[in-house]
Amino acid sequence: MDLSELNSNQQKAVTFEGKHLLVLAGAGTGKTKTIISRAAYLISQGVDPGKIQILTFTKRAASEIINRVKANLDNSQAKNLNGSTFHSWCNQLLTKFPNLFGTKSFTVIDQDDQVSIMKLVCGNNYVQYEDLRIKAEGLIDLYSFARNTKKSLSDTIRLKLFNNLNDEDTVEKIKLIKPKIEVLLRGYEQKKKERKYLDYDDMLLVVAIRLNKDPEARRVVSSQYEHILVDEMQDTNPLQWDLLNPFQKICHLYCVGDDAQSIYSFRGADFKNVHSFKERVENSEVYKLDQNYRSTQEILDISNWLLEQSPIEYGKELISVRGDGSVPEIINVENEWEEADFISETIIENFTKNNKTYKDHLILSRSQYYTRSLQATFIKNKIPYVTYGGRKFMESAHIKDMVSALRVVNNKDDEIAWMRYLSIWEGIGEIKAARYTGELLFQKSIEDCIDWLKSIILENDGKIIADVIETIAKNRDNLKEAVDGSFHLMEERLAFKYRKDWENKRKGDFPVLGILAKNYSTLGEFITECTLDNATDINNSPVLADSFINRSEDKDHVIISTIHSAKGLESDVCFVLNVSPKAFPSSWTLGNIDEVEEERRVLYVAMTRAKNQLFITRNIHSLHAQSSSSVQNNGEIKPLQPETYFLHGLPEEMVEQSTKERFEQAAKDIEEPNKIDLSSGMDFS
Ligand SMILES: Nc1ncnc2c1ncn2[C@@H]1O[C@H](COP(=O)(O)OP(=O)(O)OP(=O)(O)O)[C@@H](O)[C@H]1O
Repeated sequence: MDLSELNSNQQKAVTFEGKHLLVLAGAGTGKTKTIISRAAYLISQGVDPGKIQILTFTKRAASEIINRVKANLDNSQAKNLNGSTFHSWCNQLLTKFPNLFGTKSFTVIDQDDQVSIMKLVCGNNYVQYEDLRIKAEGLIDLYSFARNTKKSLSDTIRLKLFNNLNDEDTVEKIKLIKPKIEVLLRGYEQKKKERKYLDYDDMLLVVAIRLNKDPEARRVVSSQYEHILVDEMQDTNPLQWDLLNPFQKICHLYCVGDDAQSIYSFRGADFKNVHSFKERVENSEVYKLDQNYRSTQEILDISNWLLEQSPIEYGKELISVRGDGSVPEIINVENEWEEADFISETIIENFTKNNKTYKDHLILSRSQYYTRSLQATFIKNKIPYVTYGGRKFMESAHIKDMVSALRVVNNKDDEIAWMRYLSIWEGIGEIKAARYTGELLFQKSIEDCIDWLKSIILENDGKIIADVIETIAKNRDNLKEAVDGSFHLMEERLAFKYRKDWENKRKGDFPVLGILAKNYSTLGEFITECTLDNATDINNSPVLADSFINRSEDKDHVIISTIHSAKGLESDVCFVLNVSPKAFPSSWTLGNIDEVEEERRVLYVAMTRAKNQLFITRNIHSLHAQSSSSVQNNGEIKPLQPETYFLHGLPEEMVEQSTKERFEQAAKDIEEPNKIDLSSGMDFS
């Protein structure tokens, strides 16, 4: 394998001979390149690719790394290389060793399902205390946060609901509220047990607990892996650490990360974890990389400046290997439409006159919701685009309807899937669905369920309801047929249910589901994999329900991404949207230093995606409103200080500023109406 295109520090990291390594380095310094080269290097040294496991935070990142390793090697040398998310990896282990982990015939459920179960437990109740109201979503959130961070319920409540206050009054309140929450969380656990559900966190916990406590389990699994390569190590939370921990005894851990890019603390990640790598992992070393290959120096200057303003010492100063380029631009706009016009015009100009492709443009926003005017403007201007980070294909309602039918065949005790499936049909409301579900749960097998459905639901769609389930049950070994066949039966009903956007949007998703299904041999595997992460289809292009060109043949498209989904991406031209006071950092985070600093890292991730041109847009009105007040996390109202805005104090020479005036202002009418003469213009002679 050719190592000549790596610099000497990268080479040292790639050819590392010791036991465990953490590569801790800044943005664009080649961490991804290093992990790719490491995998290729190990294979070229004779390591079986099947014994290398790469772990990433998204499926997209995993498949990109795998493809790039393959491109580094000859022929099919890297054929069996594994790359997956933590959840998908645990799922593979659970599927491969169902007895070892005790998870035979369990069904994996997603966040929506978790909330549905919690709703079943709560009934119409929610936890209320003074003006605090916690509904099913909030309860699941607390439950998951506590498990991911390994914090006690009291500490979780304090952190999530009381801004981490520890005064007497708060302690009293927590004492009162905790038992109410505990009862419901225990009810949720009981339901999971009865119905054989595994939520996302269970998958990790089951594997982590077994491997940590059981040497026999470690022995069984150790035959599977020699090297575990972890990307974005700074985003691992205590639960993921627990999962990785037993592997230091079994194989080599090789991790890459950047503490300044840690943006997942809301999921329990703690960037300081990477600092304790050496203490936690015996026989480990930490290497650094310091040269940035992605961006020109001007882009790094503003990114470095942003980090320097932080009270946290990152000790990072990115230096560009590529040298100087153009200065980043701040574009002051009146509103989102003006912002969208500016971006569209710039892209069209680059595409038509400057020899750039659409792919050379990356648009980064805090939320996908904020980009709606932009998306509308792109559609109007026929600019092809895809979105990363919105609602995913498998999370859309019509797909979940069909998957509910697949789920009941996979696990006939799947209560929420029965509820969803039955409610699709005419004449079956929530109450009837609950009654039927109760009966179905008593049946011994799915065949008994089918017979029961045929005998009981005679009215309306009765026969079809059973036929769909029967079709799937008969085609357990041919999943494409199961999907296509059941779609054929359900189409009329679904077309009616989703009549508003059936033809132009939803209908076309079902053939895609069929093609996806073809890749799996068992129903359980298919359902779980799709439930876990489904941002890409088989061609690795995004299949997002809200992307207007999601099945476009044209692969040259602009990417509109949330910043959280933009990890690892890079682009010639980057637009970072709405870096305005109150938006960056969001006024909700003010007063909480940890949250403000996480927001700073989010902006840092966004800025460091740009290779040659960085545009930062901001709203003029919010600049003028700088002195207005803001409502904080704890409900307090405080005047907004200019220095709470991340770009406050930015040295003038670091950016070029322009206020867009080239956009036509909407013509304004005069105040007093004129009189008109309707008898003019006609000559009656
Ligand atoms: N030695 C090198 N020579 C030339 N280009 C390099 C080298 N190392 C990295 N690069 C290029 O620099 C860019 C950034 O590399 P990479 O994505 O691996 O960095 P990273 O540290 O993972 O970045 P981030 O954490 O910001 O996502 C890529 O385009 C990569 O191809």
